[in-house]
Amino acid sequence: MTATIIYGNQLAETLRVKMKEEIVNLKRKGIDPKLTVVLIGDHPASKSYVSGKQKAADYIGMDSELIQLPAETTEAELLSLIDQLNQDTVVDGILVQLPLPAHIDEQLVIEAIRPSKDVDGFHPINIGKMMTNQDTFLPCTPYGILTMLKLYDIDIAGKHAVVIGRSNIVGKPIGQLLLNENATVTYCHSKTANMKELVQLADIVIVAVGRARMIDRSYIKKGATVIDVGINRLDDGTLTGDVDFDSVKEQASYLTPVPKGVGPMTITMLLKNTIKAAINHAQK
Ligand SMILES: Nc1nc(=O)c2c([nH]1)NC[C@@H]1CN(c3ccc(C(=O)N[C@@H](CCC(=O)O)C(=O)O)cc3)C=[N+]21
Repeated sequence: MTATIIYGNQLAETLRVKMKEEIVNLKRKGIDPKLTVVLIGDHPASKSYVSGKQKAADYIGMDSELIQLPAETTEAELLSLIDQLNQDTVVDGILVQLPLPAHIDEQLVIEAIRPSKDVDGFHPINIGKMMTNQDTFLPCTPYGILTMLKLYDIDIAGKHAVVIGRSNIVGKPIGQLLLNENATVTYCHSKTANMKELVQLADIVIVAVGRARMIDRSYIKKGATVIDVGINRLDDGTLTGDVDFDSVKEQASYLTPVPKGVGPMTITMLLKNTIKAAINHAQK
């Protein structure tokens, strides 16, 4: 068996073309979605992600602004900027690129963003709504994964999903979204005793651990769907996932690549959330 490869970049392109039309229609109605991205410091990976977000916004005709501040920016300065963006009626979505420098309390910053502008879906109010299956901004990476599964008609209800990793931005929320879709969900993490046996039971495996090529075919049940969220830069500069792609593709029925898999979908869902924020703001 060779897995069907789910190219997130192709799905993302299709979705972005639709959003481009949607923006034209919204602008006719006087709704002009705007995303503001705040980048503190000059971490090279963060810079490259942020430029990906700007390019995608430009592509669909969405207004976007990048506010770049030095690594020495104080917590108080950042909170005051967020306050200003919260008040600015032109700004629909606020994204503060993570990670932040160590002297800034990330949680405090996340909680300072007005929930109606929290297009990352990281604010506790929005996480609570997600937990209780209410309409909200879903965190972009889990939302992108769910969208990929749905566009490929992959059954979720009644299936066993194993999530490897429990970060607040990927592992925990993707497990919750799959539970909302009626999957049976198991979380594995660094303290899990019998990880391989658990992963071998999975119909859907979400891998978000941050260790290059850690999951090979010996973990995977024949015919499973494997979603690779890892982004590891090897010494030779190439990007690779947490999944050993060549090994797993002989065992899985669906598999996402890295790059061109989950990453482009993450950015697309950010645009989608920003459009949603603008529509919500216009109704107020
Ligand atoms: N507040 C906040 N929100 C985020 O959503 C957020 C963040 N902080 N901090 C960092 C992570 C990471 N992230 C990625 C988005 C797109 C790609 C992406 O498009 N990757 C391309 C390759 C990019 C490359 O070549 O470097 C791909 O997988 O094909 C990757 C990573 C968003 N994040």
